[in-house]
Amino acid sequence: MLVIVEYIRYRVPDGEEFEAAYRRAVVPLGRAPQCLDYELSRCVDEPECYILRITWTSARDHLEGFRGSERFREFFAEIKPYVSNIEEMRHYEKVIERTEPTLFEWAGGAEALERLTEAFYGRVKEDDLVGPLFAHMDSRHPAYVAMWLGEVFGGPARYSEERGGHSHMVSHHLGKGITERQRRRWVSLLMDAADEVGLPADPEFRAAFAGYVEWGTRLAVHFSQPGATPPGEEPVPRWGWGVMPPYQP
Ligand code: HEM
Repeated sequence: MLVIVEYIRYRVPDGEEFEAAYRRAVVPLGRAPQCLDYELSRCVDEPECYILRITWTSARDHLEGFRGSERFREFFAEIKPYVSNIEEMRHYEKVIERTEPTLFEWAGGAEALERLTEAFYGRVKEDDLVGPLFAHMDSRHPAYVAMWLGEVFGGPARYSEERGGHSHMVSHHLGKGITERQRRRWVSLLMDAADEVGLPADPEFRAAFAGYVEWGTRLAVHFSQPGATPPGEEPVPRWGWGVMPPYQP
């Protein structure tokens, strides 16, 4: 998955109505899973000029996912009157940007995550509360979950490319009826395994890691309940450092 930035430049004499239309349009845009970020800026030197920047999970997700969705129809209904004011609308690839290591890199890459999931499922199998859920687990399961975590934490998109992506992952949890106690145990065993294999223990990394694990396990519980409706095809989520960037003296 290659994140892509779309720039749309407008020249609009009546900025007030245009901005009001965009305030409404960004509601469905912001809800679209393909849209990672957006920003509308007005030119200080030439106030008729605006630039809209949208970061998409990929050009394909934008053109095939978003454009075909109900969110796009809602978005477009608001901004349709301004289509003729567009001076440029193109996709750009980032060439240089301020970067920080991904959580994947900070964790130690694919190898570290594989060590983590091996140790983790070793503990899971022995556990009285969550063990039975994994009684028929494929022996490659730890490797698949490591692939998933790698992709979520900013590594290569291997789970999407080799394992069927988001919907495939969710499908494994459907109907499992995971309880809150089981979720808590799962989290606690994962944290124990993180210590066992020596994942970085700095507060910033562990806070980001725990943040994803809390979020992800709660979703797993949600989708495992009877009658839960699986989500449509969505990109694998990407998790970053959040509020606290890595501490680099
Ligand atoms: C952040 C949270 C979670 C992540 C990232 C995760 C990840 C995954 C992935 C990637 C798979 C599919 C593996 C494949 O491609 O074959 C899977 C399957 C599964 N997960 Fe999770 N999971 C999470 C939470 C949970 C929780 C809380 C439970 C239960 C306590 C759970 C129980 C299961 C079970 C039972 C399967 C199917 C195993 C089998 O093949 O029999 N998961 N999980």
